[in-house]
Amino acid sequence: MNDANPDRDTHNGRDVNKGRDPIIKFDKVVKRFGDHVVLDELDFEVKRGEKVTIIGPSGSGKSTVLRILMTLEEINDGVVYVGGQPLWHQWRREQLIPASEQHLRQMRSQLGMVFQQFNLFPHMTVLRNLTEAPVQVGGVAKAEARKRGMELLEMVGLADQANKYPHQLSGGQQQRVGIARALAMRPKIMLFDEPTSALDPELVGEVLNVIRTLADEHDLTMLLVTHEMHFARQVSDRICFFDKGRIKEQGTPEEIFTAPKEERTRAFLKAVLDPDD
Ligand SMILES: Nc1ncnc2c1ncn2[C@@H]1O[C@H](COP(=O)(O)OP(=O)(O)OP(=O)(O)O)[C@@H](O)[C@H]1O
Repeated sequence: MNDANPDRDTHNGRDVNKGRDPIIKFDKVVKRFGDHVVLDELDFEVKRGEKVTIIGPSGSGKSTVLRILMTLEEINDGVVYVGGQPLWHQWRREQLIPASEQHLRQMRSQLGMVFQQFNLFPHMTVLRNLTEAPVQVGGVAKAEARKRGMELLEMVGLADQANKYPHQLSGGQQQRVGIARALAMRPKIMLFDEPTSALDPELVGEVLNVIRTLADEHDLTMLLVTHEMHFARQVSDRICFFDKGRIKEQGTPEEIFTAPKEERTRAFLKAVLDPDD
């Protein structure tokens, strides 16, 4: 299946697609590193409120998609749209021209990203990690940012750790702070780049639980890259299998995990789900 049916009903109990425009759209996007083509005229869409997981072999371009959206990587060709606006371009006299720094900053503020390595500020308390960007970049009053920060810490179950420093927390707790921090700027879209792969196995569950709650209780758009297939199956409305910088196959978790159509998808899933076979 190459395109999600826009009138599909529900998945995981959520009405995800009905009548909604794509909030993310990659239109024939090319990304190269030197001669290495990482995204090969990629067409890809995520609808407003949809939870989409990208899976695929190492090097297939999964993280690059997230990094492009976060404006951490430029594109070589094509157009990326966020909320209907070009991300890496601006309109001038009906022509697309390269985006200004100001445009990039404004577009970026619609997205929050959770990184594999947490990326917390080590010299700031947990609460300050959450208030810094809203106060310094978003112009939010300190008291308001602290109130919102405490609400987010409450949500990820860490309100009692507000005055600690990151190194005093476990990896799982640090990543829960990472999630709260990404939410602090009130993004419309949350990106997760292998959020549990740097964690000891016993700490994975607490982080996945927080992400699952976010997915179930909020109308956020979520785009995830994860190797946790069981989790991907539970949390996603749609799974995209990437291979060599393109979408090889996409569909509901049921379609992808129980009846993949492409041989490449079958082989990949077999390798990750039954590694000892
Ligand atoms: N800054 C860079 N310079 C050169 N090559 C890069 C750079 N970033 C990524 N690449 C290459 O681009 C390809 C795609 O990388 P990407 O991180 O998107 O893959 P991925 O599908 O997320 O893989 P993994 O599952 O291993 O994280 C890889 O071959 C990688 O080596």
